Amino acid sequence: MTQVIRSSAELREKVATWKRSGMLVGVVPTMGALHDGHMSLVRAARKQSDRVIVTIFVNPMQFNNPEDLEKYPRDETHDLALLDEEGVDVLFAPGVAEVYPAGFATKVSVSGISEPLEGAFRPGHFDGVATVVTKLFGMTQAGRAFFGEKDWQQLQVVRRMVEDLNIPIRIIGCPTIREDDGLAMSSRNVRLSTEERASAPRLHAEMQIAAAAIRAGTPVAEALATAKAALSAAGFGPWDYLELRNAETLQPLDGLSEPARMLAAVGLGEVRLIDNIAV
Ligand SMILES: Nc1ncnc2c1ncn2[C@@H]1O[C@H](COP(=O)(O)OP(=O)(O)OP(=O)(O)O)[C@@H](O)[C@H]1O
Ligand SMILES: CC(C)(CO)[C@@H](O)C(=O)[O-]
Ligand code: BAL
Repeated sequence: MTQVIRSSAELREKVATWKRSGMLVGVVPTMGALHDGHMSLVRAARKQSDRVIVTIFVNPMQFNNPEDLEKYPRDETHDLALLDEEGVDVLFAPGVAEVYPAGFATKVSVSGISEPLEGAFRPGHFDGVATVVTKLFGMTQAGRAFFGEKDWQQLQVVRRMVEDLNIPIRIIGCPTIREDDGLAMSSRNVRLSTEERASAPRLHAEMQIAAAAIRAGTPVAEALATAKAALSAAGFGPWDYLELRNAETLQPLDGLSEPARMLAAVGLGEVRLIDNIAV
């Protein structure tokens, strides 16, 4: 049975008993409303660790939009059943006061890589992510942490932070899990209307077409503009970005001389979709 723990003191005791017997602890940080994307991280953690902790915490500090925070899907009973089926040892689901008690005053801020793309359109978002992830690493004392490539920039921010702060944990990136029609799984997808859900896979499809065109020699700006126009005509918008960037540093690229990643964020109805692919 998956044990639910809400206090960091209790979690620390549990982890200490595991570590005394030499076990390797893996953690999968999430905000809940679990889907197959999350479960792929859980399966990777199960394979590569002796004990697995999944954390569920809808972190207010990383939301820059109160409505998004309020509407974020939450279903702990369903999540717990999924984790139990997958043999997860502990669900750590602290309340806000446990993570941010009165007097809390520290912020972890990763400059450079946090600034463009998501950082530019969600000001303060990555400070919230970096702060809570640092806390979750401290609270779980895990040796490995599993993150999805769906949040590509987040993964690069966390890698930078762990290296810069000498946090003794190995970060493992896991591939994006998609619906059969190509839409990247995301908790926010449940907020798409039937019609929007039907056009949502176009994002990934047009990104793939643009990537193929770039590989075949079409100028980057032209390939991206074609994709944007096709998606805007299909009802996507407003646009935050559709760009080709260096996969690791996220610096702008206008060709394929370096490992490249195409990253997108765009509205569809009330939902903001993000996606990224290797080029
Ligand atoms: N489709 C997916 N494939 C692989 N990993 C994923 C996928 N979706 C989310 N993840 C990963 O799961 C972890 C927790 O993400 P989170 O709880 O924010 O879920 P989410 O579905 O990304 O939600 P949302 O995008 O609505 O915030 C992150 O490391 C994230 O990258
Ligand atoms: C890593 C994370 C759990 C931190 O709140 C969140 O940003 C997410 O779910 O990707
Ligand atoms: N999946 C990244 C967390 C967020 O959107 O706030």
